[in-house]
Amino acid sequence: MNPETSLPPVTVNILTGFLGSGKTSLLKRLLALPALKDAAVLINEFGEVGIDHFLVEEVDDDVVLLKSGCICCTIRGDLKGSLLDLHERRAAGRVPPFSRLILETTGLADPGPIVATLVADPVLRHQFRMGNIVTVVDAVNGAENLDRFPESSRQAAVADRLVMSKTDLADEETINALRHRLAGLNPAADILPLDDVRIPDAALFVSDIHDPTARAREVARWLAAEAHHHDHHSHDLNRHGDIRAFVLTSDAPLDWARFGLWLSMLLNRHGTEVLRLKGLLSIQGVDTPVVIQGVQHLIHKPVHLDDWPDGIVGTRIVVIAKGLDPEIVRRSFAAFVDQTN
Ligand SMILES: Nc1nc2c(ncn2[C@@H]2O[C@H](COP(=O)(O)OP(=O)(O)OP(=O)(O)O)[C@@H](O)[C@H]2O)c(=O)[nH]1
Repeated sequence: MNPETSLPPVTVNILTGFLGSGKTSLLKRLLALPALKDAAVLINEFGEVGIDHFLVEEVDDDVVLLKSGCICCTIRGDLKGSLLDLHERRAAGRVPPFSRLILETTGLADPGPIVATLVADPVLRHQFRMGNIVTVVDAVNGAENLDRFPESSRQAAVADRLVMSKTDLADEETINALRHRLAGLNPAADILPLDDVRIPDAALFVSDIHDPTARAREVARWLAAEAHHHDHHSHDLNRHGDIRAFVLTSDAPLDWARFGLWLSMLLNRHGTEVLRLKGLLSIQGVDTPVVIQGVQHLIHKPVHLDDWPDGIVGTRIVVIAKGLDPEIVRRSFAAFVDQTN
């Protein structure tokens, strides 16, 4: 048997955040956790990370083993090449059998194309699968970065978890204002201050949408966060620059084929504007809900939940989009739903 085909796919977590936001500090802290013992880390430069004191053994020119057991490597050439190289080493037993890969991006990266590489590449998609995207936002400079740098907003908008760093250096008012702003920009993400006691166990990376026990809880959380945001804030707070979050709802079950067609058309036309899409679907003829997740024009494989999360019935889709009028999407979705019934 080909050893490569017998290996389960590696979950990839993207760790992103603007320049100097505190990605490496968070990574160092997380790598000390037993839960991340079997993680590999892919970063741009060892120098930037300053992991020297973690380092025990050099496996190869660009791969080291950390004291914690984690594998750490630099991105050599392109991302795809580095991922395939790492996969080959794993399959050949040349590095410990890691099951998770943490990819720390540069501060100016747009995570969208990274996700696209992982999900759309015909070879990589069988060996890797997307886990949570974690974005670090600095409590001191975060608001200004969001104002000035589109990369910063995009990093925040695509996140599954937003970690606020440097809360020890900012006053409460600043922290609350930033939290409020991030909740508007990305209501589907959990926002955690770095000094939150939950962080070491919060499984920032570990509890992801592919984990069956975490799935239902996670979906309920996105939807509750969006509903709360709608109930408590004026519509305009959901709008930052031209990035907005909005929800599409339908109480009547959808026709799966027609919905697929509608979504393909939406993403075909507006794929670059849709930064993130997460939803729970009620499908005709299926009792249990289906979860869909997408980043830009890519939709991950739909996942069936065993039960409806507490208090939620019917289709609820959270869309985070840049430069796209929510009314156009709502109207098109409503027209589609009307035609279904
Ligand atoms: N006081 C305080 N300092 C922090 C915190 N998080 C990070 N820092 C400091 O902020 C600086 C930048 O942190 P890094 O972890 O290197 O940030 P980064 O996002 O990896 O930086 P780049 O890779 O250069 O983009 C360092 O001096 C850290 O010690 C925090 O929560 N509180």
